[in-house]
Amino acid sequence: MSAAQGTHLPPLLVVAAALISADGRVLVQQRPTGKQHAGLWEFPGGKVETGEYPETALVRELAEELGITVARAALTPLAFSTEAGAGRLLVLLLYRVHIWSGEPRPIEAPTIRWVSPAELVGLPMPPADIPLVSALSRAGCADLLP
Ligand SMILES: Nc1nc2c([nH]c(=O)n2[C@@H]2O[C@H](COP(=O)(O)OP(=O)(O)OP(=O)(O)O)[C@@H](O)[C@H]2O)c(=O)[nH]1
Repeated sequence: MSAAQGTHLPPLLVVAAALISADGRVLVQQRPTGKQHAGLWEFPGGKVETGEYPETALVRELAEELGITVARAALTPLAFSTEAGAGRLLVLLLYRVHIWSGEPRPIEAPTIRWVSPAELVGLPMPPADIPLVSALSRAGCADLLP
């Protein structure tokens, strides 16, 4: 790739989870007021800290945001996307999660929802989520269950 095609932006690594319920629905949460993309729906997750494994970061974020415990072995890579903007190249890694302990509750987000793949397609989400939603809808959430 030539320099003209490069973004010249530092990468920002973000991990996110598709929590899939036994009836094939996926959990989304609303971004809080005051944050980038406030009010839009997103997959729970967050930034990977320096020196942190992405999977460790996701386990940490799921405990902080939803109060659930997830084993690293319960995370399966599902899809990723990239988005240049706001002075960085966002690299968003989506893992599927089908086993956790605890009842997910909105600790940092104003609201959480369990939605079907069809409902997910109609939700307002950040641009980087669009390819992730396509990957989930193509597969069908229920087909991603073990
Ligand atoms: N968690 C999450 N972040 C997403 C998604 N899609 C997307 O573009 N992002 C972006 O990825 C970045 C993650 O930021 P965050 O605010 O959730 O992460 P964090 O909790 O570690 O950040 P903070 O504590 O610094 O606010 C934001 O720029 C956010 O807009 C998504 O589906 N889930």
